[in-house]
Amino acid sequence: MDHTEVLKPQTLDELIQILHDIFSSDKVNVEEVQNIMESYESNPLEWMKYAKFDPYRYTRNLVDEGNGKFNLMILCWGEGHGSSIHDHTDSHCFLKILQGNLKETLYDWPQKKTNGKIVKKSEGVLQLDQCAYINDSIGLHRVENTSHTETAVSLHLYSPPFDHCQTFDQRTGHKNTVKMTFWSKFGERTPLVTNN
Ligand SMILES: N[C@@H](CS(=O)O)C(=O)O
Ligand SMILES: [Fe+2]
Repeated sequence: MDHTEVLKPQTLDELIQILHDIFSSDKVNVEEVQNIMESYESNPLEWMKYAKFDPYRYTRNLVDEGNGKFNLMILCWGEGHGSSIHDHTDSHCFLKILQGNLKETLYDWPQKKTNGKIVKKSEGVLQLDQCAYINDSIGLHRVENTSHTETAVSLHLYSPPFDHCQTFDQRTGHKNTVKMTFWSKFGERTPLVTNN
């Protein structure tokens, strides 16, 4: 059923319920997911229990495991925090702003003709409630909170879920596989010993 197209989620819980419905079918309609995520109006009271910051780098906080079909998480970006250039492990990636702004820079994959050097394609600043989308065929990206005074919070949906990605050195194109961890799960700080 495509009723989801016109349904505006009134709360984060409602958004999660709609996402469960959408992803229970095998085909993902990227535009539909993007529209639904965009139409939820961020209400900090609904997500603050997941928003846990670290002074040194952005945190990843698991909100929902989407019946195994997707991972929904809240990322908290302190002033000046950013990710390195990375891919998304053949998954769909939706990124919605819940607070502040984030700069997204898109890059091509490393190419022989540029000696591995990674070429920047475009950049843009994502505003409150906007939802961006990327996958590996679109390219690589880096996300940054460029503000020196404001934190930023974003809601990410990855389908299928993944726990590692590749990061790239812009000048050489050299890549590293990195394991991605959760700072918290379902509002509880992840124990340091298990770390996931
Ligand atoms: N894809 C990154 C966040 S971002 O920079 O898009 C992550 O899941 O940690
Ligand atoms: Fe990303």
